Amino acid sequence: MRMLLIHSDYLEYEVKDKALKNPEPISEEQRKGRLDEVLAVFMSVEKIDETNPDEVVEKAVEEIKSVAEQVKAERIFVYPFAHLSSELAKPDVALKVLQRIEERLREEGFEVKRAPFGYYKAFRLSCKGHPLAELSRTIVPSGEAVS
Ligand SMILES: Nc1ncnc2c1ncn2[C@@H]1O[C@H](CO)[C@@H](NC(=O)[C@@H](N)CO)[C@H]1O
Repeated sequence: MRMLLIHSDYLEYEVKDKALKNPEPISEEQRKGRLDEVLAVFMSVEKIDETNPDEVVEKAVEEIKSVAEQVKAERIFVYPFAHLSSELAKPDVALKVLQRIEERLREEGFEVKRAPFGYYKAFRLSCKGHPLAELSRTIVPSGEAVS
């Protein structure tokens, strides 16, 4: 899994078109979303993650939690983003991993939103620009080499 973490004044998105034949079903309310004072986490779930999705979920939650604590962010935006890797996991696996990460972060006490999966989306982001505001992380299941 590849993550790009941006500590932001806000992140807002608007769903445009379908990017998959069968995108995640969403309500009218989910077509737009915004969080202020947020750690935005753009995530590409990778093929290698399919060998142990549960472990990748836990490692991702730990990494996100660690960064959120360092930048003192209480809100997290989980943003499916298929552009951080050329070795993407299948959509059904990727969606389950991202849904589980969202659930686990809520269990950890964060306010969490997740952008809809399988769509083209317009988005606006205001990066805070401090030294820890732009970070990337690569997570792989144990025993796998990072490519
Ligand atoms: N392995 C994967 N990891 C993360 N997201 C993934 C994925 N496979 C599919 N998606 C989702 O489907 C849209 C089309 O690839 C993706 N859409 C996007 O990435 C938007 N930024 C528009 O390009 C995403 O919602």
